Amino acid sequence: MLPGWRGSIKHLRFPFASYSRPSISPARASRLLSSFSTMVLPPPDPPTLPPHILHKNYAQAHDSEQFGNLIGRDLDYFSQAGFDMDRIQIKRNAPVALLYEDAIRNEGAIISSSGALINFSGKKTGRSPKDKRIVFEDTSKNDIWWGSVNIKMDEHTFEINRERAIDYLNTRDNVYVFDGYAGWDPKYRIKVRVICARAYHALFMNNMLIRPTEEQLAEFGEPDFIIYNAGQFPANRFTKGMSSTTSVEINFKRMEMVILGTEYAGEMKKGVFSVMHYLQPVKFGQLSLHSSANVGIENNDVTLFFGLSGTGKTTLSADPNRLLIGDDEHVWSDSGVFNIEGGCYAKCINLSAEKEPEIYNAIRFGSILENVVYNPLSRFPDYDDVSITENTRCAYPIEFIPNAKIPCVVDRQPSNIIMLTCDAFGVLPPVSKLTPEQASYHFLAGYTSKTPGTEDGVLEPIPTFSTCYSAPFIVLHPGRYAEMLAERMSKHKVDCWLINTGWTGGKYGTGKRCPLKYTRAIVDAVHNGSLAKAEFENFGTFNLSIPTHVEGVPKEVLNPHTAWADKEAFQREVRKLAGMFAKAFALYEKDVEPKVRMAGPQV
Ligand SMILES: Nc1ncnc2c1ncn2[C@@H]1O[C@H](COP(=O)(O)OP(=O)(O)O)[C@@H](O)[C@H]1O
Ligand SMILES: C=C(OP(=O)(O)O)C(=O)O
Ligand SMILES: [Mn+2]
Repeated sequence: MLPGWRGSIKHLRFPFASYSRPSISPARASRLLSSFSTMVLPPPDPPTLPPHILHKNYAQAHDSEQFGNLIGRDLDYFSQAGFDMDRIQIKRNAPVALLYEDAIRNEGAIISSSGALINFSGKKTGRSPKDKRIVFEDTSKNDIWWGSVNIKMDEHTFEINRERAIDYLNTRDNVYVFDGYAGWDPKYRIKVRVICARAYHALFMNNMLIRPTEEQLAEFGEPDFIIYNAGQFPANRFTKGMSSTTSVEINFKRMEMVILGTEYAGEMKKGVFSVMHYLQPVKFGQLSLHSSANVGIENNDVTLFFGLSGTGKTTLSADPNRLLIGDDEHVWSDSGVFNIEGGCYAKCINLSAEKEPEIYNAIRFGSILENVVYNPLSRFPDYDDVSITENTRCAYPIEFIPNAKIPCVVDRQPSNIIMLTCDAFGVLPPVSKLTPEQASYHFLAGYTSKTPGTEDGVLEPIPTFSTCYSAPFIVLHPGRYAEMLAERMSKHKVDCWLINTGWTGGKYGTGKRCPLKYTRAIVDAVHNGSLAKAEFENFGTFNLSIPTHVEGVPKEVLNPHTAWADKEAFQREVRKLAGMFAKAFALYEKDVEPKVRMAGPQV
């Protein structure tokens, strides 16, 4: 017999005398007893126990049924959903500290010097767009744009994968549930439930969804959308319709998402975006956008920044002069703008306190650092080390940004739209003003570059036409989003700017990425109104209006024609890019008015 063990379970009850337990099954009782034994051994004398053991909530904290009041109807819900409630422990909306402990104990996570949790996502360190599918079913099939992006999956295959995910989750000792909201405007929000096997994933969604209050959690009820994340377990390649061991799929009839074979956490947040990209226009008549948003502290003017991954939505929307509404996913509604998410997901590559102080300082207790290399002695993250991936990330609750606008919703219509593009050719000017027709044209074309790392297999900037600046997440025909956008822009007289955060003055030769300080100066000029009043000159083939002067930006940078030393090479690149636009836009030509078609570059 072990020392201190007095052979009677009466002693086990001692520290929790004031806590009355609900009746439990024999299987659960024996599990509880075995976990308690580590706690009470050896308990020679109660007063010498560490204080937290004496705390009456200790028993509660170790009884997973108590997290977020997961009782009664919730237990039935999970049993009916196929979860083996006699075997697994469900930790619902567990405290951040507990998720840290579990991630450290079970997943090899560590705490960074500033208190963030450093986690690793395994083999996949970016999204897997080729393995993302949408279920072909009656309720949504006529709305979905079955273009090159949305791959069909049949309902039966979805069931097989869903069952596989639940079977896997049933083999885990801990299953984490996070219940939260997507959408800050109560009129248009949905309830999302994440069910996953890693504490890291639960903490990620704790940060990225809107965290419910205790009261909201108590009356949460049935979710509107569920994510089953069994990413540690592969899909079966021999299942019909499967092409690899990775599978990310959304079923709009069941309102469920299943993830197998990838532990990249970004799949979950972008899954929620895909759902909102469908629901908002189709069910609520509102416009969902892959954009960041902020609002002026003095003027209350709202700006939306559109852009594909890596173009600067997160970086540029964190601005000391403005309140941050959100960094990635928004809805432009009839009554204003609201963020879909409760947190931000910033890139950490080459992050510095000098260049991006708001983001740098948001990396602290509660934040998740993903795939970031750290110094084993000091636990300092090394943001310049890309040996795991270039797509190193940090996910933090939006309130970690000092200037966050909480709740993340404004009852004002936008004043400015900034379309961010990362031009790898160095042809597009750092800023130009778009006419309404050019805005529609560029929104549909969605020209930019894919930055390394965000998608599996992208190793250097690749020019791409990502329609609506959100091709990987698009659900409906692009024309539907574009039409709503044009309507809203004209109704509210919104100014539109095209900002190239990519290469200026040519990728080859003298060209380099537009320094962040210049882009910030341009954004400041949009916000202080000086850019709207500037003098403009015409930029040839693309027919864009370039300002001749922007405070804080060298004149020669503003016009690519001057920026390029080799004028012939410049003309060649201009023609090449214009040709690429024409080819890409052919897909939408028949859906737009001639004046929009004519608003593109003339080859
Ligand atoms: N001129 C620039 N404008 C914006 N970001 C820049 C610029 N130059 C370099 N960067 C870097 O590019 C990345 C932009 O990424 P991010 O803001 O996360 O994009 P998104 O949110 O659109 O995916 C950041 O790492 C930022 O430091
Ligand atoms: C998380 C992503 O978003 P972004 O890079 O736009 O921040 C992504 O595209 O995977
Ligand atoms: Mn971002």
